[in-house]
Amino acid sequence: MEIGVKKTVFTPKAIIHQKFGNKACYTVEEVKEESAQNGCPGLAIPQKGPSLFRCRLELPEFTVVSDICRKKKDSEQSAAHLALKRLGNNPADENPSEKDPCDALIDRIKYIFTDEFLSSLHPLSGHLRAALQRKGGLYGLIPASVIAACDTKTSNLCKLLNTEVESKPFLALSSIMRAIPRLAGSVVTSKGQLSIQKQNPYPTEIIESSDIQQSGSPENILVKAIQIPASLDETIQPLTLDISSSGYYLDVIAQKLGVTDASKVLLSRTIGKASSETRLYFAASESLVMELLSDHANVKDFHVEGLLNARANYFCGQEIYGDAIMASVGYTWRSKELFHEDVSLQSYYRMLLSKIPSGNYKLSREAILAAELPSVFTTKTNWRGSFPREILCTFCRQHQLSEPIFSITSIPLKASCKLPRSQKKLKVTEAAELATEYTNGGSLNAGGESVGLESSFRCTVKVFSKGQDLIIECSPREIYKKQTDAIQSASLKVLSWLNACFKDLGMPLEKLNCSADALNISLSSENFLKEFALCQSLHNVQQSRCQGSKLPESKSTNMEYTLSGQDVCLPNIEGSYSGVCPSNGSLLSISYSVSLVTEGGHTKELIESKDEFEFEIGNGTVVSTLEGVVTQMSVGQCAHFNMNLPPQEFILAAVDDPARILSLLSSEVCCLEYDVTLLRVTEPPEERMEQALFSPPLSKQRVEYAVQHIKKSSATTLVDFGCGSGSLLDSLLDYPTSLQKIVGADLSKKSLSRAAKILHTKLSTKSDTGIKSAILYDGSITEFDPRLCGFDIGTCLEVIEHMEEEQACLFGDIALSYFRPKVLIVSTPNYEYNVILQGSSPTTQEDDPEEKSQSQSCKFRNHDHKFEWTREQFNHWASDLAKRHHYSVEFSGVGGSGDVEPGFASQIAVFKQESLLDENDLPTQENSSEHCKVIWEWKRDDRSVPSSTRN
Ligand SMILES: C[S@@+](CC[C@H](N)C(=O)[O-])C[C@H]1O[C@@H](n2cnc3c(N)ncnc32)[C@H](O)[C@@H]1O
Ligand SMILES: [Mg+2]
Repeated sequence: MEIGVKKTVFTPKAIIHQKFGNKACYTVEEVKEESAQNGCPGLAIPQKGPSLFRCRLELPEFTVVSDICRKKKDSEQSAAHLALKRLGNNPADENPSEKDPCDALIDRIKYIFTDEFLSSLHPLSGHLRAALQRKGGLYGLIPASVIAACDTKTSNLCKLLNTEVESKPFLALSSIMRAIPRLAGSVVTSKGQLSIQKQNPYPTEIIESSDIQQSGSPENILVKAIQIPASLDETIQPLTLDISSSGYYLDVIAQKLGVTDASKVLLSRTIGKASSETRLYFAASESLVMELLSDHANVKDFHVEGLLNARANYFCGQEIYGDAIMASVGYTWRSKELFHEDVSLQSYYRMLLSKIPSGNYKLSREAILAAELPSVFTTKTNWRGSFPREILCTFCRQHQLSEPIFSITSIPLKASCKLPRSQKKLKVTEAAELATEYTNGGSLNAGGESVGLESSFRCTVKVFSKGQDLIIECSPREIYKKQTDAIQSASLKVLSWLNACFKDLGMPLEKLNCSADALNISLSSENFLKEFALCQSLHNVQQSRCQGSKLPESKSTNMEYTLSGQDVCLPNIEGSYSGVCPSNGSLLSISYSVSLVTEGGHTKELIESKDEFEFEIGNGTVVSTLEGVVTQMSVGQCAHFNMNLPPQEFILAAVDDPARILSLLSSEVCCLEYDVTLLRVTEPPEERMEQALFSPPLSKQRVEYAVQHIKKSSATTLVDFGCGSGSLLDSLLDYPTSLQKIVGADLSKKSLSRAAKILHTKLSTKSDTGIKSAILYDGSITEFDPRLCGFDIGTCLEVIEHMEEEQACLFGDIALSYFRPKVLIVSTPNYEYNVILQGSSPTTQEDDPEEKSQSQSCKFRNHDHKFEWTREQFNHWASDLAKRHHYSVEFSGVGGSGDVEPGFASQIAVFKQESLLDENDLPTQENSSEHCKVIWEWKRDDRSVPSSTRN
């Protein structure tokens, strides 16, 4: 299965976005539809049918409403498609290949100079109207470079005529100028200039119509832009374009570039976001103008004078010569007015940063000096900022590569061999949703949802150049329970490797290949070096470290130490220890500020701060020094520490006024000062911890434990108290047992629905189980129901801690006095084991009571737990219970060992009926009503019988 397209085909929504940007407003509404049962006959819980959607798209001039679609995004595309039709964008029209491109180009230029086109909302018509404001000999003249750059159809035709136009857009001018003689009667050129003009003037009534007249506010428009000198030794400078509202903005740019008028200004493609108007402008030298005007047969002979502007070239992937101006100004599809936006020095550095994977991630989190591209993808829920796949796609776009291709292989779990050994020792944070051979259908995943029944996934990512040469192929061996995890993890591998390359762009080839190998990446080094040749001169991150990057003397006392390769002072931690500490996999919330301080602390400039910043600890989601410091903190404490300067582009991208900071950096010895407060710690989900630390996972071990007892007792009937999503009942069906009837009871309808679907699928496809009937009840297990009585075996796994303590005791009494299964297996977490799971010291429950409530709630394995018992507490409860109801009890557990401190991870009590009580000795249950509701029932003979017929 391949995801991603090799050839970029724009969707209707993408085209609308290009034309209207955020002026296009989509509203999707759900069209409700109740449906039949979701493939699970007999399920008595109303299931929401497949949702249907309708989308309303509002554009500045009109609104359309889509057809009804099954997916939200399809309804948006449908609306966009309708809007494009309304805009007269005939898709067939977009495909010029049927006609001879030369003829098509002539027709297109002819059309551009029609009266009709002048009043349209096309970006190019803005230029045509502005040209009518030009003075003297320039009146009505429009630069050929603008036609090539602002009209996609013209540009595409020029690319068909000469493929080199892609990288040297100015070559399009040659095709346009050569078409002019065939346009006699329609347009003319101005002698010796790369400009075109309509031959016969527009009729006066058109020129005077309100459509054409500009609103002409008297104020000048001031647009901030930046100058990028061709020489790498010269720094980027801000400049302001002073555009009079009635003038032509390209004349202003021409003047800044030191040429006479707009006809000598060349334009790059737009850069940045899809709807961006940011371009690079540069001047055509005299000789280039001459060459473009001459009737060259072979454009390959072109030679361009001037220095290639590496920085400008890097941003747009097109050849740019001499000094360039980067500005965001122009006419758009959105309005007839001139659009403009400031491009600041900061924008420049942010654009530079966004080209590195980690930079892109930092920007997505708006935390340039705190965030770091994580080293592993744990779970979707713990991930903050842009997802790896998204960053990889952006990276490819930014570097003018093709969209990456993701290939998914689905592996039947049975056949999937054991995981590579390295994964068995995963740290908590790395374990996310790796599939294991044990998760055979229906067990709970980290999010508590049921997982795909019989397969797991592996993903290969390929990165190609625009010319479809393979550059990188990453085929991780890990398998995942969810497709998306496989895709995200593989994407992250590629990003991590690219990131390492950007950190050390001069890496010798051998090292490059070696580091790729380690991440299951095969590399075409030739293609790689070709594509990324330019990066080296622009991100020489190591060398561009600020010169003054040395800790100020006064602070670098003998406390200085090295943490993950960075020199820092020992953090100064303030505030009292609250006992709530982060551990691997927990989510932390901090507030922080970073300032640039000069030696002796004379100057202190705040450069980045956040009131609340959340991240997962243990996998490098923040800069290593910061991660090292917060692991030493407890909630409520503050820390201050200094750090050496990161590469300069990081600092410059973070500050509003890079010019000022640059001068500070070049004149003083500086370092960064961090102030951090730890606001909150959220523990990692229980399942993830269990999955990470135990093999087989604890849940699997509990099932196996139950199976052993079933085998020993030859039980034919089983009731699972608090069955949840049916993970136990489902897993039991994979083992040969004597069971004939299985029952589950729970009070979560959502979980029961999931259980019903899973059991239905399994029971109706598996013929080798001896199960004759299965029932799911909706109701509380702390209330009596005669239908739960008298089973051979009862299980109650990881349920009691989800009730208040007295409810748990009540359940114990009801279970052993009324339900009276021959054997009852109860499991619950061993509180003492949390030290190991959470990798930190436990808080004693007898501590200061005020502290207790806060710290305890955080130290439970799961936020839904109302209590967790030590071995002693559990023993006490179970022994007392057994004694009162004529049961024996034995203690055991799974995960860890009973003989080694702190005991098993899950503690288990197995209650056995000592003797069958005489009918008369059984307590009588007044009001013994059947309070549980059958929500699903299945029988071997008649298959599924809708519950409505039997309730
Ligand atoms: C952590 S889940 C365990 C599910 C299942 N036993 C397992 O091991 O996968 C706890 C379950 O207990 C259920 N539960 C809590 N209190 C209950 C009650 N009073 N009656 C029935 N079910 C209850 C919850 O709805 C939830 O599904
Ligand atoms: Mg639990």
